Amino acid sequence: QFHTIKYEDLKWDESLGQGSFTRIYKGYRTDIRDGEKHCTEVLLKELDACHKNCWESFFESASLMSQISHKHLLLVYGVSVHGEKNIMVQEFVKYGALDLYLKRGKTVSVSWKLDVAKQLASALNFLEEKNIVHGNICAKNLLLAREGDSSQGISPFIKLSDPGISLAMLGKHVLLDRIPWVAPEVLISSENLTLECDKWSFGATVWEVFNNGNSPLKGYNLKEVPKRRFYETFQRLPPSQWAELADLINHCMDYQADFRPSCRCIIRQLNSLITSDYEILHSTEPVAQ
Ligand SMILES: N#Cc1ccc(Nc2nc(N)cc(-n3ccc(CO)n3)n2)cc1
Repeated sequence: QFHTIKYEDLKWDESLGQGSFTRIYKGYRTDIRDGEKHCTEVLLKELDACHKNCWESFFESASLMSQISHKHLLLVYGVSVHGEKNIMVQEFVKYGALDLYLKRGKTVSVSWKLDVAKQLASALNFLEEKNIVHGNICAKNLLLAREGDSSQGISPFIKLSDPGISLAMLGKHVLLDRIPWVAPEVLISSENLTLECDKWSFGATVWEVFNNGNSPLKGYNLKEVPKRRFYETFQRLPPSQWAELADLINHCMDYQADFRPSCRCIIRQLNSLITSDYEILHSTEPVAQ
């Protein structure tokens, strides 16, 4: 299952914002190991008080992440329960969520973005080999552990966060909010949540990274055009000028789940993308209309 951590071993520091159903805080965890007292910097993810099967799913997500270990998967130390409070204790990842990092206008190179895509693909490949569905791949669930420095050729380092409350538990409106990350078939029924759904989300996430964290469906967020129409009319995200990248994204976001590429195929295609000529020709991506 997972490790339970004593509430009194935790100390809260500043609030770092909130996800859906959760609030996150910087914090510290003291624990005694081989007779020494250690104080570790942690991320405390508090689940909003909600009905029972919500926290079961929250803990399922924590136990999923603590049962497997991979360099690009977030380390979850355990969970702590204190009265109404359910807290997931995670390793503190230095630069936080990638969507906010990109939105803060940090200019990053094309090869920086490609490194992020490759690292996410290797995390997904690891999950695919273990037949584990993540279910919530998106830039806000990618955490930046190392900024990297394009000029020094130091690559970034990302960690995939826990999936949070499973899609099966979420209401329709939350699923609609996850368009275009959630695969179309999952909108029809969460029973359709398979490994292929993570490929679709991967495509949407790569699009996000190459569009500096811009929201993929600006025009659709308005009321008159419900986001559902995007799927009902088999729309695609605005294509990157980099044809090979646009092809990979569209191949991952195929409306036919079994036409989506395997992770090995995704990795092969990413490795075959030559940044050099592209980087010289187009330094910026088109902003989504
Ligand atoms: N300013 C700032 C700042 C904020 C957060 C971190 N660190 C961190 N560590 C984690 N383990 C998880 C997260 N998350 C952030 C969103 C989510 C939603 O999933 N997680 N952030 C570092 C700096």
